[in-house]
Amino acid sequence: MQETLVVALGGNAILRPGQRGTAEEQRDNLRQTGRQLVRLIQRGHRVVVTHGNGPQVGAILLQQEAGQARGVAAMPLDVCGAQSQGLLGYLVQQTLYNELVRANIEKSVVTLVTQTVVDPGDPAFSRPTKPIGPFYTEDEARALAQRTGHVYVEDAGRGWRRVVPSPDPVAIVEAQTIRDLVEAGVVVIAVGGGGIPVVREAGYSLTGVEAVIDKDLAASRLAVQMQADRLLVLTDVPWVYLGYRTPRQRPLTRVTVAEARRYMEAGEFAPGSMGPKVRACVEFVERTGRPAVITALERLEGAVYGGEGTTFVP
Ligand SMILES: Nc1ncnc2c1ncn2[C@@H]1O[C@H](COP(=O)(O)OP(=O)(O)O)[C@@H](O)[C@H]1O
Ligand SMILES: NC(=O)OP(=O)(O)O
Repeated sequence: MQETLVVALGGNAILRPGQRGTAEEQRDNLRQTGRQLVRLIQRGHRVVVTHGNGPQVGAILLQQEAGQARGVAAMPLDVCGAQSQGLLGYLVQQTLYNELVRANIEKSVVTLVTQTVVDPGDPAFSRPTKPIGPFYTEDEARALAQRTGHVYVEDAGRGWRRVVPSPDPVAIVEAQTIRDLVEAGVVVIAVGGGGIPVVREAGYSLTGVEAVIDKDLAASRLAVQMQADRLLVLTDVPWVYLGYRTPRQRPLTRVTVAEARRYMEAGEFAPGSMGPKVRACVEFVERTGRPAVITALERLEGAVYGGEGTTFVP
């Protein structure tokens, strides 16, 4: 069956641990996933690609600070988010374009600047949790926090990072346009970095707010609004595990949303990493009755055709 797939690319698809983040590194990393996506497109699937932006939007913010020293106006975080959509959208778009050409497939690929509505009353605005940008030592982070007033936290044993508010995505503004494009046969890259966070003002106009939305939760929102056939969340582990990194570790292959909710409540999935991915899948399945999968990047085709990864079912 030919399906409409929302594919959420995890950080490793774009940037690997220890890399500086040059354009070439990011292009090279994307190529592997690009080839798999093109094989799915070749078999008639309609594909929307979403992606994260944590490292990149943090880097763009740092570049603002460097410019300020020369009197260049610094852009706020929502505008930096838009810049990251352009930067990463361009790299994904060009990679897919080139892989489509190699495969002799004539198809348009577009990146859509996407806005995500959030609730201005979301408690996340007074409690920053989303790590962005590079890693620092504890001493560096403390000095930076004192100088800038920004908040830094220890990130999963990997070092210290700046954190910013991460409100829940309420609605993807351009969801219908994305759906129309996909139905017209266009490969769409959208909701990059979870979408640019915006609030609705009186009269329904939109205003950007300073935050970074979780990309997996936003991909799930989009998949619900588009009524996609499947949500595929790609990361660096082949399955979601119970008892992760303990002697009782075991992979979950197929899980109902009721079971997944029980495991979430029991704290099986770390809040800053696997937690939002599982929540994204559970919310998609509950709202659509369709399956969602979490697996490793290189298993994308296996997930679509061979039941690989952790599949969430009603
Ligand atoms: N229960 C779990 N099962 C599998 N992985 C887990 C679990 N809890 C935490 N993780 C971690 O979640 C990571 C994936 O999340 P994250 O690093 O945020 O991914 P990405 O950058 O691809 O979005 C895995 O590398 C793993 O270390
Ligand atoms: N916006 C977002 O969730 O980005 P990362 O996955 O790169 O942190």
